[in-house]
Amino acid sequence: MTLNIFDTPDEVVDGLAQYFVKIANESIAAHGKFSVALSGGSSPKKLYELLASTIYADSIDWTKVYFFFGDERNVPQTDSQSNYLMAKKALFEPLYIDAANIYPVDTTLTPKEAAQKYAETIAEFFDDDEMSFDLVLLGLGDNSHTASLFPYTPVLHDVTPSVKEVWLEDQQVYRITLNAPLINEAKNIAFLVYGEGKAEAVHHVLEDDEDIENYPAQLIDSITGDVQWFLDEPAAANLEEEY
Ligand SMILES: O=C1O[C@H](COP(=O)(O)O)[C@@H](O)[C@H](O)[C@H]1O
Repeated sequence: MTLNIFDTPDEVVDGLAQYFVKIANESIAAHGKFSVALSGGSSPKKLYELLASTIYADSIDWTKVYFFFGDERNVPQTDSQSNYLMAKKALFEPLYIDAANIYPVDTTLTPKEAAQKYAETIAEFFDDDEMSFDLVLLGLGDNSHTASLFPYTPVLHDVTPSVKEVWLEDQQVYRITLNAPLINEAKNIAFLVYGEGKAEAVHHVLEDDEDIENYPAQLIDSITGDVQWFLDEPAAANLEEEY
């Protein structure tokens, strides 16, 4: 695990953008393409907009980039809650990404069918190779969830790589998520976390004793690669150790 701590959210996002460009270009040089699972929610929008800006747009051959989603809300792709819609507006449209390079979750299906189909889609993409994304981007909820691995949900106990539907009792909604074993197959994993509202969760996940029911992001631990945390000072404020 590596912690990268910056003063401001803009600096965090720029640090992660540079890391994204580096991993993308190394992956393309090594095996001709770059597969990335995007995070959703509010934090990554700034990252996607920066990658699509004139600062970084020409730094990557986007025709060789294949986009997946680490999690998705069970809503139509036109819904304001859709992770796909956010990425489409912030990243895909500004960069004119070919639809063939984008793998959204099919939310017209039932949640269970959507999850099963997405697992098949990922398996087909990797063909006979391991289902190992070059990069998985993640966020951290203030309740210590990541992707849609929420506290006290059955998916936390999965032991084989897959995609699952997750019922959120308090919100009465389904989400679809890569499970932790699949995320952990990734060659590289990066968390983007900023804002003081995340400080308690960052402390719990990184420094508390293992308690995956309450702090599901503790499940994330790349098997072969590295886990990079990109934090701003307020999000890192409750860390007790020196990093
Ligand atoms: O719901 C979600 O939240 C987490 C954290 O999101 P944020 O809005 O607090 O930054 C994110 O990792 C996940 O992809 C998203 O669907």
